[in-house]
Amino acid sequence: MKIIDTKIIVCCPDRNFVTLKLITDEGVYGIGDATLNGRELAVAAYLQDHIGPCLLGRDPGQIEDIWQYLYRGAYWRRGPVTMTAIAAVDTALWDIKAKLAGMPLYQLLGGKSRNGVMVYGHANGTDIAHTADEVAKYIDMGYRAIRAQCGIPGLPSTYGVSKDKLFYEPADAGLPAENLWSTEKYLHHIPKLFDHLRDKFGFEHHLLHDAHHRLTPIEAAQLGKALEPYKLFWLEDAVVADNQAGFRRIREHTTTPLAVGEVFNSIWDAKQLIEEQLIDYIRATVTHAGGITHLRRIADLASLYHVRTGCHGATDLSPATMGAALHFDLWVPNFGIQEYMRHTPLTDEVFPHDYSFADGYLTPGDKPGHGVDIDEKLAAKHPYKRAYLPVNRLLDGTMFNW
Ligand SMILES: O=C(O)C(=O)C[C@H](O)[C@H](O)CO
Ligand SMILES: [Mg+2]
Repeated sequence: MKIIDTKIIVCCPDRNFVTLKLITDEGVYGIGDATLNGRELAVAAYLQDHIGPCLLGRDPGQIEDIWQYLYRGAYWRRGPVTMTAIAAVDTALWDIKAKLAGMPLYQLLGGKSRNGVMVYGHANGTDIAHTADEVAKYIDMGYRAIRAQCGIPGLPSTYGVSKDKLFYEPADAGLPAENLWSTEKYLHHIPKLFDHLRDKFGFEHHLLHDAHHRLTPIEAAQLGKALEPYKLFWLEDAVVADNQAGFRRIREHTTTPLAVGEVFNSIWDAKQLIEEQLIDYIRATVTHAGGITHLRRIADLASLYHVRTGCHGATDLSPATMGAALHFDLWVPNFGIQEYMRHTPLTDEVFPHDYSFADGYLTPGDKPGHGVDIDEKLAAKHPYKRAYLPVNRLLDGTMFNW
């Protein structure tokens, strides 16, 4: 069996997605997500111009060999563009293998370790009362775990708060929006949010929060300590993790569980964090971390150090990533939770999928493969539109992390 064609489909059914379709000479094909929010066309070109020609004629069954060939063969290792492109190929190859076996992908990984995948949804509001109303809606929908984000008094906007509720998408058409940030105002406000939520809803539901890379280790330690009475499931991306040792400082001061890794693209980004048990949850997922083949390696390392998975699942990861991640989640022994930001009905229509939500859990379905396809005709009606994530400045104009 041979790979005979690589199609790269770039479309914008309410937001941009890059999808790889690998076609074999026996008619079986695989689908992989190659979306890198705000840098979509770089990955599309990498696949089209540099990877596609190297795949033609190869045996799609040799997943590991192809992974090593693309990783070692590039000479230039790692990086989000390379690893997203490799991930798309890897996901499509696992899809082909599982389709040929006539099995859902989780069976090839080792079978089910659980009946369903616990997910968390995103509640956000302009102020504390509004956020509480949104949390109530997620509880009514059956969620067992809810991420809560809230507007900060004195800041015109902040990460995670938008007018769209189920389909929150921070990338905007045009050039990057400029947001303003004040750590002092944020640190003052967020404990009040969780105090109110626990007061109103009790402790039955898991609550999570994303600081989106904006604190220093000692500021994160202060926040973690202040949030301890509210028993968060996790505090996410408290600090930029380029310097992995920085997380030691947070750990010295707080027992609030820590999650990080949605921007990681390789095991090397997380090695120290995992081996020194500086985090509790690793957020890497299929599309940005080299596919199922590499994510499995990260999860196996994590399993030795009591670190559990919490795969990124924002709307900029296409349903093809969500499908593949759910098969992974159903198998992975050290599973923690899966993020689930819903896609719009139009995105769902472009990517017909087998996964479904009930009672706070997602299940991947039992179709052979990862269960996600692309309707190319419909995709063609929604062409790419340039869009960027926002940038952030401090109140005095200094460029900061978004
Ligand atoms: O889902 C999350 O936790 C995020 O932080 C979402 C990111 O901002 C988003 O994926 C960026 O493209
Ligand atoms: Mg995040």
